[in-house]
Amino acid sequence: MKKPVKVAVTGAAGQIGYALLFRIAAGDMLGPDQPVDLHLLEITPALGALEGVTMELNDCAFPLLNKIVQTDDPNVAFKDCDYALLVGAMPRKQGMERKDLLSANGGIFGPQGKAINDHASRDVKVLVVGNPANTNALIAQQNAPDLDPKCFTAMVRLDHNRAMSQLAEKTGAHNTDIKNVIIWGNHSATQYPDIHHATVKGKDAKPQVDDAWYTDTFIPDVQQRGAAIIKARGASSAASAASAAIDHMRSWALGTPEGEWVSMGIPSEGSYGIEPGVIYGYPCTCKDGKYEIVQGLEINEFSRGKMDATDAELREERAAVEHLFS
Ligand SMILES: NC(=O)c1ccc[n+]([C@@H]2O[C@H](COP(=O)([O-])OP(=O)(O)OC[C@H]3O[C@@H](n4cnc5c(N)ncnc54)[C@H](O)[C@@H]3O)[C@@H](O)[C@H]2O)c1
Ligand SMILES: O=C(O)C[C@H](O)C(=O)O
Repeated sequence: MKKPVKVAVTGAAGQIGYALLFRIAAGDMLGPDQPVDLHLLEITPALGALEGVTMELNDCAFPLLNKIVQTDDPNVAFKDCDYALLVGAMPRKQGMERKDLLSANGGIFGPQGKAINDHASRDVKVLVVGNPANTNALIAQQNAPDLDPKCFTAMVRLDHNRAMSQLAEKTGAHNTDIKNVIIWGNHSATQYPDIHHATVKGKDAKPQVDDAWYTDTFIPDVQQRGAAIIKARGASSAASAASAAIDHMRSWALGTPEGEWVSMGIPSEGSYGIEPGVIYGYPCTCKDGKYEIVQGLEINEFSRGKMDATDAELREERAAVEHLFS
């Protein structure tokens, strides 16, 4: 049996936390031979609820669950952690955009970034889920000057999975027949779900759907799927968000299959003409615990416009939170 790794999860008593922790403990994220210590962070008033979640985790008698730490102190939660899933943040309500949460949530991620900087493993893998995820990831990263900036990522995998599912439904294929969709940019209504490089059953996807469906149905539906869930459920997505977080971390830790990529929000170094520094959704392959951007994809004029629009929004969000950088 391998040595246990430490996985920190914030907002552990929340909706997503409840759908996430049991799957991590069951081995869905890091594999069936990897024991885990769970470090669960909550705000002080939620520690009672967190105790209840911990009781349930214990009651599952998971073979891979080695130890649980419950705390309201980020310095304890992130101590020596190898993985950190930053979920704890307020969700939006109907009628809001995710960036409307910046003033409520932005302040959470500076102190957490600093605690990660001071206490986590030097090659910690951080995934920010709390919205607006890309810019919150940037705030955390900017408060962790001693760590490689590439340790900090944001979740666009839910959008990626939504795009796969919608393309599968349209083409009468199964999700497993869909490869290499891309979510470029922000986890927001400006994200660009791109199928120009995707395949369905090994054949180019784009010629298999009509242009009007792509531009007038597929793109807006993927962009607005979060809002549609809030409208239908009366609460933002939780189980699908947790599942995407598991997928993101599993790909990063265990790798992507040969010839396939996934979408990850990662720090731009200028690839594809994107503003350096912003946390931008890119197609990535993963190997040996590292991710790399898929380079050299042809970008047509339509895609260029959409990629630049979501870049512009991320630059605006960055300008609004620069005072939270250390
Ligand atoms: N990136 C994505 O694709 C995606 C998808 C779904 C939801 N989200 C976002 O994830 C976040 C969480 O959603 P949820 O439905 O679980 O919300 P929730 O309100 O059910 O749970 C949030 C939890 O975070 C806790 N929390 C608040 N501040 C904290 C802090 N400083 N430290 C630790 N814990 C803290 C709260 O006490 C609460 O238990 C929201 O911001 C939501 O918008 C992102
Ligand atoms: O839409 C939201 O606010 C929640 C989440 O970001 C989602 O995409 O489902």
